[in-house]
Amino acid sequence: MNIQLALDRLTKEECIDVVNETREQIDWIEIGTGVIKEYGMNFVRDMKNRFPEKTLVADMKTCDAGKHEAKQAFDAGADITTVMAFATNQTIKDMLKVAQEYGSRVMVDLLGVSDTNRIMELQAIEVDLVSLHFGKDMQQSGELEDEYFSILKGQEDLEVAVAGGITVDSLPNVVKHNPDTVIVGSAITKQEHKGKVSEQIREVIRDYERHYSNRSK
Ligand SMILES: O=C(CO)[C@H](O)[C@H](O)COP(=O)(O)O
Repeated sequence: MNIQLALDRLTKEECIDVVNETREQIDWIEIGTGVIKEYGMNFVRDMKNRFPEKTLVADMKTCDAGKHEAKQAFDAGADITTVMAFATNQTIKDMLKVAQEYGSRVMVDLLGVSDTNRIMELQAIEVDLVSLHFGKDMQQSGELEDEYFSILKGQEDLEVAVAGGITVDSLPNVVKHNPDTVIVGSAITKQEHKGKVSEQIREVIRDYERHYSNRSK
């Protein structure tokens, strides 16, 4: 199971520092939407140059003009770019085509999706990577519950990332759903001892994997 570190609401310097502090534990680095809006694609490029061994996710949250935005992300060195699930199929298909040309990937953000038909439509256009996302603003009045995972039940072919206010304490409830990637932001980036928290997160995952290594979704 991968750990994706989400870099949101941070300065450039803070982003670099937190990755340096957690580098041994994390697998994927997400440049958050707000950070991209603040610093642009040059910062995505800079982070890929600094941390070339990590899978770099540009959280573009594209909703239109897919071809152009996918090219922007991949030209800047992103290995994965994101698109909202409510975008048109044409937008997503255009992005998947660009990704194929670059040897890169597209992650479809399922924020707000509650209809399994949309999951089937996404699979029909050959989406293979999605993120179950309990949004920052939704976190003001709730948390990622078990039922949130039901939309993906039985979807063995989809690679799944999960995000939304995940902490060391809530992680056992998340990993039991056996996602491929756990996305953690504030629970690491807003802590004083970031390296230590990332170690605790890795340990919870290791513990789960030791006990349930062959479990399917
Ligand atoms: O995409 C995001 C916000 O739109 C974040 O990356 C995601 O929610 C993870 O961050 P946190 O753990 O702080 O919720």
